[in-house]
Amino acid sequence: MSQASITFNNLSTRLGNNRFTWITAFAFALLLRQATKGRKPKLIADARRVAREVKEGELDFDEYDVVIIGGGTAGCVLAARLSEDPSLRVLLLEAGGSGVALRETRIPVAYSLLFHTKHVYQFFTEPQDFANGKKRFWPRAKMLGGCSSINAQMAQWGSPGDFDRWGDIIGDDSWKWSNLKRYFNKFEKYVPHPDFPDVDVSVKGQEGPMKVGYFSEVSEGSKLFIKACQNVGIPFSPDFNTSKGTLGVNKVVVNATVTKILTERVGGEIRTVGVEFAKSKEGPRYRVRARKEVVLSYNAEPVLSTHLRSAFSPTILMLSGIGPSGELRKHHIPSVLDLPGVGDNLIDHPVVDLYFKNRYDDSPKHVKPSSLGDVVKFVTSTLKYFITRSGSMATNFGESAAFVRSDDRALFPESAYPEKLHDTTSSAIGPDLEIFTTPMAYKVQIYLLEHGDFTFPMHTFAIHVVLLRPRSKGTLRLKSASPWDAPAMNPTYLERPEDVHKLVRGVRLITKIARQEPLVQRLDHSDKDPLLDSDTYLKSDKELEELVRERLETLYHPTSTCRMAPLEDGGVVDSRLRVYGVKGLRVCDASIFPEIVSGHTAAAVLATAEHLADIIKADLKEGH
Ligand SMILES: Cc1cc2nc3c(=O)[nH]c(=O)nc-3n(C[C@H](O)[C@H](O)[C@H](O)COP(=O)(O)OP(=O)(O)OC[C@H]3O[C@@H](n4cnc5c(N)ncnc54)[C@H](O)[C@@H]3O)c2cc1C
Repeated sequence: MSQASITFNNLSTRLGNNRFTWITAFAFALLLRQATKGRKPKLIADARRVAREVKEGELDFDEYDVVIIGGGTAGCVLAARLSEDPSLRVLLLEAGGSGVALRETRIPVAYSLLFHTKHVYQFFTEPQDFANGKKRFWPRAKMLGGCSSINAQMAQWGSPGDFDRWGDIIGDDSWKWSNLKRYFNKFEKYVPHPDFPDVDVSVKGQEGPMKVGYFSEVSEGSKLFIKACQNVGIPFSPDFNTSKGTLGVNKVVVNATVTKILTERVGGEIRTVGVEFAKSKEGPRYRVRARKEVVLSYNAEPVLSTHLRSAFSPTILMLSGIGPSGELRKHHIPSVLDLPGVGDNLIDHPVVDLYFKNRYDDSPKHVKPSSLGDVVKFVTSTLKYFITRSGSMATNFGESAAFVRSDDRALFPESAYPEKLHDTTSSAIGPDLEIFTTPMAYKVQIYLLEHGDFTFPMHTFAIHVVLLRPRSKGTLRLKSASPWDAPAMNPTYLERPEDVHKLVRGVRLITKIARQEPLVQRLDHSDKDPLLDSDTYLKSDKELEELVRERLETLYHPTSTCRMAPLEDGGVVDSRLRVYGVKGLRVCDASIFPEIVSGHTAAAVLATAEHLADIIKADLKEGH
């Protein structure tokens, strides 16, 4: 049950363990700097090399066949696949810079160190009325690779039933698991691991560009968690990701924030002609023409610009005059097309974290050094990671996980949990709760500190519960007509009471697992520090409901604001991911998910991009 981890960035060969001795702190720091220096990929940072500055009335733009907005998880896959055809001119516009040039994206455990830097948009939701009124922090990457460059590398495909529902919703079997699973295999190169011999390698992708496997360092606590889960009645699964449950690369431009999609009306038809982009709010505007396609490839998740501002796929659509006409009128944006579903259905995975004291002083607490000893550990373990790919920096953080159903009577007996909760799972084998572990606590709102800011004064071990199929849904709306302003993001967490009740069941299960052999031996429940959950098992349901409302945070998975669904059901794109009513414009990112998947979202984004690449190639061949 230990998680397979995706190597979204680079995975090198493992070398043996090394020991180092150091002469001076200076030599030490210098060596670290050299050893971990980021790579300088060949990217275009000067917009004049791909486009012309917009001059009043000028219509002679540089032309590309396909222009992709956003070099994130989906955008990179799509650009790479379309570029396999050397006859296609593909332009990828990315608001941020290189991801691999940053050493924090290449150390598995270090991603949260980027949360409060210029490489990440530090967004906040609107105040959450049903979760004690607080705004929630929503960090999103602004760099090539997108959120894959700052994520926890937990590789989960989701439940097969999730995709069967996608196919049913849009009325196209190609989105069902029986077909879509080949796109999961297409991006995957599974790397077998001797500790996990029960994984059926024959159902794994062998030739994809992304290595998937059990690479990370797993803490002792997470290993014991797996045994404790079995002891409370959760069956072991060796693998979650099964049916059972450049010739053509043209240009990658960085520091290019798209401000608008350019359309024209020819007869009764609205056509996309190109995009406008800029390096900064005050800087010159550039335009390129798209001969065939423009693909929006940045998520329902906040996207980007400079100065901590944002747009989203739905935001850029609305800024370009495509969206609910009332919203457009409010901000005096000339309407190109009234498309009511744009920005609706915002859904996210809420998570509640519980913290326990680690009896042993072996958590990777030094990732965020708070003492000289931590600094020394940080430097040695970072260097060790870059040389041996092992050690405490090699944990991907989300080390092990269990998927359960909140109506599983073996775990939640009727006598203790009489309430029948609405079933939101996608099938009889689909889960609605995930319990996962991290080798230390990292996310707690204290004073004004946010995710990754606060260092616990003791060694900790954390267990988290995620609501995988929430009923509460919210909206994304514009706050102004400026592409440099953040939109209003309101996931309306916990609006539906059953969402709270399911999370309470999850919290109860965590307290049980934490007191279960053999995990209980690693945790010190006698420490009554108020930061810890040593006595949370004693709380009443009412107290746990309050804990859930107070502690709820994002698992960073917002989706579905440009849903693939019939137009009359609030859909924004059809089954070929074409925006209804606009020719030559598609969306490809987590915003098209008809429903959120019951697993982490990156793999489903990758499979979506792989599928769309084939769709576009087929459409171009047929001359659509
Ligand atoms: C901290 C964190 C941890 C996570 N952990 C996991 C995990 O362990 N496992 C998992 O499966 N998923 C995880 N996720 C979620 C997963 O990474 C995302 O769902 C996925 O990467 C989203 O892909 P995307 O292509 O839709 O968007 P992104 O990858 O976010 O890409 C969007 C891109 O668009 C660019 N962009 C935005 N606006 C513009 C514009 N106007 N002009 C030009 N470019 C623009 C951005 O700079 C960015 O590069 C995590 C996410 C976060 C933030």
